[in-house]
Parts: sequence; C-alpha cells; structure tokens
Amino acid sequence: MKRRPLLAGNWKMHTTVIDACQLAAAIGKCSAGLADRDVLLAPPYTVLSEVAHVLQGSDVLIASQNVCWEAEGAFTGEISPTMIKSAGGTAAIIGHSERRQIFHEDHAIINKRVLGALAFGLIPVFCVGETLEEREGEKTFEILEEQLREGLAGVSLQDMGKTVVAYEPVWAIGTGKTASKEQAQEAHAFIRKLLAEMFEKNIADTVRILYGGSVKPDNVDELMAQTDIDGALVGGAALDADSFCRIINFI
Ligand SMILES: O=C(CO)COP(=O)(O)O
Repeated sequence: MKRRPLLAGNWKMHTTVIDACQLAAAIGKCSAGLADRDVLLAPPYTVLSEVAHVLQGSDVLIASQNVCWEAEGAFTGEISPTMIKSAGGTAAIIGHSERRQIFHEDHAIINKRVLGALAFGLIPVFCVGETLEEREGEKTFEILEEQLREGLAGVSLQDMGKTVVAYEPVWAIGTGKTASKEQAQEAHAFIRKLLAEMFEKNIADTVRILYGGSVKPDNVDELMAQTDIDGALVGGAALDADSFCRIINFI
C-alpha cells in the first residue's frame, strides 16, 4: 500500500529567532508545489509562532518537540496542546529518545502525552527505538514492542489512524551511523505488523512510519525506497536548508 510520504525536520535545541525565520523561509520555498508529499518542521517552542508566520499560506506543517496533556495549569516548563495550536502547530513529537534518555521520561508519561495530544486534536509523532546495547543484546524487537504497547495504550482505532510513528534507533542518532536500509525496513515491517495486532490491519496499513537517525541527502533515496519506510525524521541535516531541501525532494 502506498502511503503519502512525510519528511520531517526536528530542529531540537537549535536556532535563534532570526536563524529560524531564515531556515523556515528557505524550506517554504523549496517545498512549494510538492503535491505528493508532506513536509513538517518541529522548531523549538520559542520560535513556533514565528516559523508558523513565515510559512503561512504554505503547506508545511508545524509540530512542537513535546507536549503536555493538560490545556493549562501549574506545569512549569511544559507546553500545552492549546498553546501549540494557538501558535500554529498541528502535531507534536512525543517520546523522542532524548526525552526518554536525558530527561527520563517513562512509558507512563509518554502515554499521557500521546493521549493528551490526541484529545486536543494534535497529531502525535510517536518515537520508538532501541539503544546500541539493546540491539547488540538482540533485544530490538522486544524493546520496540514494549515502547509501542505502553506508549500507545488506550489510543482508539480512529486516533491511531491519525498517529505517525517514528523509528529512531538511538545508536544512529547524530552519530553519522545510519541503519542500513535492510535494518530499517526490518524494524519498520515489525512495527507495522505489531500495529496490526494491537489495532487493525487496515489501520496499520495506513499509519506512516518514519525513519530517523543520520538521514542525509546521500542516503534518503535508498531509505525511502523501502516498502515500509514512509518518511524521515531528520535532525542535523534539517538545520541546513540545502540538505533538507534535497531530502524533501527525495527521488
Ligand atoms: O533524532 C533525530 C530526529 O528526531 C535524528 O537526528 P540526526 O538526523 O541528527 O541523526
């Protein structure tokens, strides 16, 4: 089944207001008129509304890099779905490995974030992925299954249809070590099969599964040619307009 490709840039903790506006403008330009794919940018919270403003009238989607489950309240340091929507965002990255590893976000909190995003109409870009130790210990599938079952617990069939999953092997993030196309395809196929078990096959067949981890202009084409790879979640290369534009224009 052919799914609409989604090319996403996660800017992580990079860009001042000026950098962000320039980068967004360049990406807006090179993604104009692309009718057969979606482009999404996840800038830091401080520039969400500026980036949305620069991209007004374009088809580029805006996401936050995390999201709380409440509309407002005493949650110092958090951002609510309502705030993201009011700034122009329609999606939220959730469960990124940097949140899991550096900030110790566990399955329960990540699940609350997923359900919260959906309750407020934001599309979750739900991230999973194993560490090098887990891969070497042949625990990849076990870890992915745990992350998917726990993180997506309580998600309805209808909401799952809207959710995006990103497979980001931790050992491939920011290391220049991309998973081979075979390794990535194997993990994506596993995720889709598990989603079919957890939800329904026809839902699993429509869910877009992005690959993330050292995606670059020179490896994007072979990754995107894999049956179960429906897009990319790009870190480093998304901060360079020329590189990200090439990625968006994968062949
Ligand atoms: O974590 C990532 C995107 O969310 C991937 O980062 P890199 O593309 O820099 O490896």
